[in-house]
Amino acid sequence: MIDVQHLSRRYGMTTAVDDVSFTISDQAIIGLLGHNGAGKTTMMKMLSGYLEPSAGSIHIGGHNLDGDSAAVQRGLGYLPENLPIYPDMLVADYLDYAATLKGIGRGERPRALRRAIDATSLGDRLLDPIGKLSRGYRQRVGVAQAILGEPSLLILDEPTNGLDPAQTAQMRALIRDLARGATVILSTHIMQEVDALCERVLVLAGGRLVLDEHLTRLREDNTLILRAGTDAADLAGALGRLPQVLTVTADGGDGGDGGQCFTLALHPGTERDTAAGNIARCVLDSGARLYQLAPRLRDLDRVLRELTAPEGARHD
Ligand SMILES: Nc1ncnc2c1ncn2[C@@H]1O[C@H](COP(=O)(O)OP(=O)(O)OP(=O)(O)O)[C@@H](O)[C@H]1O
Repeated sequence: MIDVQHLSRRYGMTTAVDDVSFTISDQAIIGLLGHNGAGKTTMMKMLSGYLEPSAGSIHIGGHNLDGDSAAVQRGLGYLPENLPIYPDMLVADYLDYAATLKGIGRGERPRALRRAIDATSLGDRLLDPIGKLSRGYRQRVGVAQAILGEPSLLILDEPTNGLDPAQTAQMRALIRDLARGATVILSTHIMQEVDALCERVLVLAGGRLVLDEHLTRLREDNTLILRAGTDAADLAGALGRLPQVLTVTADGGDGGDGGQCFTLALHPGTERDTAAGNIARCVLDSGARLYQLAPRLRDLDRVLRELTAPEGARHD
């Protein structure tokens, strides 16, 4: 559905986005991650047609964004980082204005407005001037204008930026809801945000795409955690002799059932399920009980820190 090829954007001597390619074919919530200055906003502005790429192409739903942008933008909703919201306008008037800008005809407008207002729970704020709303409600107004016309692609630039924990929880619930009918690309530099919402992450560092991975795979590394009974003489030795196992570290008992924990690092490229089968057989053959065998989960914050350099974009 979304096909991005060799996309770059320069601002003078600064390369904000550098030769980025990816495709998104399924309906999902995709996190666009990176430190400040990594190129997220530039990428989102290009995806939503607000900024021309210096090089590369974007196809959305089969349409080329360059040349067919009107068709693409009809099916797209965009929440910019800093929404140009007019403080003196009433919420209702602003949303009506946004619907006009989106080309939603008079006939369909009441239904479109009602849907966006219901989804964002703005019903009792419609007659408030936008400037008097709290940050959370202003953000909801931004989301409401983005979802007018039921777009199949939603691009949300830091949707929870500046929200308090309760507002953040509400916004996340809303995004999950919206994702039932649309692909959502959201940018953030907070890994917990990704953890709470996304199925897949694209990580930018200095404008380059340094990772494109599903979260389940990202969380797992090439290490298994084993908890087994201590009734075998040299279980660690037997495990260490398995061809898939690189190292075995005994981590001590768990204090509960007399079991012993082991961390088993596998050789690079090892098929983890095959290794797990062999490890389980080895434990049972040695006469010990097998209590638990599971992949070790990685700390996502650390993964992001390892992948990204904090400097931001390159200056040539
Ligand atoms: N209009 C502009 N003119 C010149 N340089 C710009 C412009 N907009 C962005 N940049 C530069 O491009 C790089 C990428 O910026 P961008 O705003 O896309 O990053 P970001 O990942 O969204 O950062 P943040 O998390 O701080 O919003 C930065 O080095 C920024 O200074």
